Amino acid sequence: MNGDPIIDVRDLVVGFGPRTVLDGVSFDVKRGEIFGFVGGSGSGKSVLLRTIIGLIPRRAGSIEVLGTRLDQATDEQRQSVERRWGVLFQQGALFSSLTALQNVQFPMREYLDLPQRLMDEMAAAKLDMVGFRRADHHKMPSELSGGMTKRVALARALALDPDLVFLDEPTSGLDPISAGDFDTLIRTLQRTLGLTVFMITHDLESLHTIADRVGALADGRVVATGSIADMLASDHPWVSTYFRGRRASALTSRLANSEP
Ligand SMILES: Nc1ncnc2c1ncn2[C@@H]1O[C@H](COP(=O)(O)OP(=O)(O)OP(=O)(O)O)[C@@H](O)[C@H]1O
Repeated sequence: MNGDPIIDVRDLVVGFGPRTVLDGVSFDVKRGEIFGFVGGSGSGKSVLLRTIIGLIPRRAGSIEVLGTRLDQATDEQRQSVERRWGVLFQQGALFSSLTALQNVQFPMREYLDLPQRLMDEMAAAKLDMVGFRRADHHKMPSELSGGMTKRVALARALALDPDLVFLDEPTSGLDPISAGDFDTLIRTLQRTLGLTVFMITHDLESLHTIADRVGALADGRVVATGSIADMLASDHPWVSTYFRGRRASALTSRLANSEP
């Protein structure tokens, strides 16, 4: 981890009609880290992710990703940055009329000009990487379990060998064992591929086990950033309730007891 910022967001304001959802959000994500983003339901985490990747317009502030100011970029500059990130949306968001393999190929078709056989091999290799069985490659999304859907969505996010991945609630809807397996997969891929990861989550266990740093969103702003220890020391009411509340204490003692 060499510490230069891969995402740098300053004073970001985003709203819908009269409602301001993000009211001066600032934070950065450093190269090679897993940055976990938390916040109450409806606090604007998904809006933030969607604004960074250009799906929602901002009202003010700057967004720099992979060294490019996206709020000032030409279409061409934006496309060349987009080509270097992958996104796993909440619920996976697979194309329902495409097989698992075809879903992973989708970004390859969009950005690369390669023979079909090569794309078949590349997509199969991505699915292998996320532990998705070859026997299931030609299944339709409706035939996949929640955990399988997340794996295909992750393989699709990795299709173009990105430097950066955005994960929106990667473990939501998974049982605790599958969620733990998925956390391990994210950590392993991040280390082996040298990825930077921006991850929105409600999952305290994910934050404890894989996040290098955490950011907390409340009242339209980032009210705390740092390690879990920094979160535990924060006196912001939402942050302290979340990280020091009853669920958090139960988890902390379970993790402490499971240590070798
Ligand atoms: N396209 C939109 N038009 C109007 N309001 C929107 C739109 N998208 C999001 N919002 C509002 O912005 C607020 C933040 O939504 P967002 O989905 O970012 O919350 P969140 O923090 O991701 O919540 P959760 O943890 O429940 O997924 C909500 O009040 C939501 O209703």
